Amino acid sequence: MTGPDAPAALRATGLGFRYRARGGWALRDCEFTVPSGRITALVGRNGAGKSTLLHLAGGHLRPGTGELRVLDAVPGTPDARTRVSLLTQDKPLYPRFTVADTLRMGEKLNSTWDRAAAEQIVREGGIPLAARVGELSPGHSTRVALALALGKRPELLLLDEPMADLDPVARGEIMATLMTEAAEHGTSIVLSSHVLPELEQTCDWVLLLRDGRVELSEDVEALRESHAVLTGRADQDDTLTAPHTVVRRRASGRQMTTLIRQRGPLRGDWHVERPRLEDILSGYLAAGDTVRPADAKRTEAAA
Ligand SMILES: Nc1ncnc2c1ncn2[C@@H]1O[C@H](COP(=O)(O)OP(=O)(O)OP(=O)(O)O)[C@@H](O)[C@H]1O
Repeated sequence: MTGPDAPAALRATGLGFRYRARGGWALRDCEFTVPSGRITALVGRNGAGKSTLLHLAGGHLRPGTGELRVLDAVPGTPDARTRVSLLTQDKPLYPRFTVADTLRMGEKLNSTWDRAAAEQIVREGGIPLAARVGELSPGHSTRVALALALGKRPELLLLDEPMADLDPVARGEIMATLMTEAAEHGTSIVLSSHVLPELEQTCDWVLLLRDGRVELSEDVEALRESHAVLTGRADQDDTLTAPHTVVRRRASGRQMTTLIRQRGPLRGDWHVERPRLEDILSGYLAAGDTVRPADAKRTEAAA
């Protein structure tokens, strides 16, 4: 179901999780809603909590605090398992099965199985149906796992770095398949990735984690419209005060390039550009590495 009355793809309230009772929090105080029918980019630095969130959503882990809902269902319950597919990085497939056996198993286990869709993903990769899964390359195994995940015709598809093993042509094909899937069937997709340029054409929602907390959960177009990349003299940096928020500064000699969330008119003499999604995401991901004008002057003096 899509449209205004559709349940949220993911909804978290006070969500927290730690792997060991006395260990650090992998996720903490997470509050967010990802609407249904979106292709969501789940991004964050290594260890930010992306895989943990996807395992919670897939029902492989249970929240330590708060709650998480997938399509209004409790993850891991029979209702959620029918409607949600999760493709994890370890791709659990049976190595002794052939590709054909694997797809047959998908068909047996899922009442909503779409054989044509699953076979097309395998065929596009040039993978023989008679091949043994244990003898496939990592990229081909990814394709078979994706065929299983998509063949189930889930309402919500959760993908943990699905492109990592794929060659550039295969990545393009899989991205196109995902977009078609979302457009034709209204499937909600949440996709974790470190490859920011690939998200630009595909994703229309962003969920950005930092150290286990949610920093952004927002529509991509709204993000582009509310942010600006400013280039100008570094000595006018003090014009960038509240209500604007400086996300990231980068100094090069006397020049400064700054990503801001703009609220209202700007003071100062800045060249203003609307950022690409990649600029915004890389700005937030690197925000801890900000260079301030004082540092820039020191760098200049040392040069
Ligand atoms: N099985 C585990 N046991 C203990 N700690 C874990 C386990 N898996 C992850 N963690 C810890 O939980 C935190 C979040 O890890 P997670 O794998 O969810 O991050 P991630 O954003 O997916 O990282 P990456 O981009 O490197 O895949 C990290 O501090 C990590 O060390």
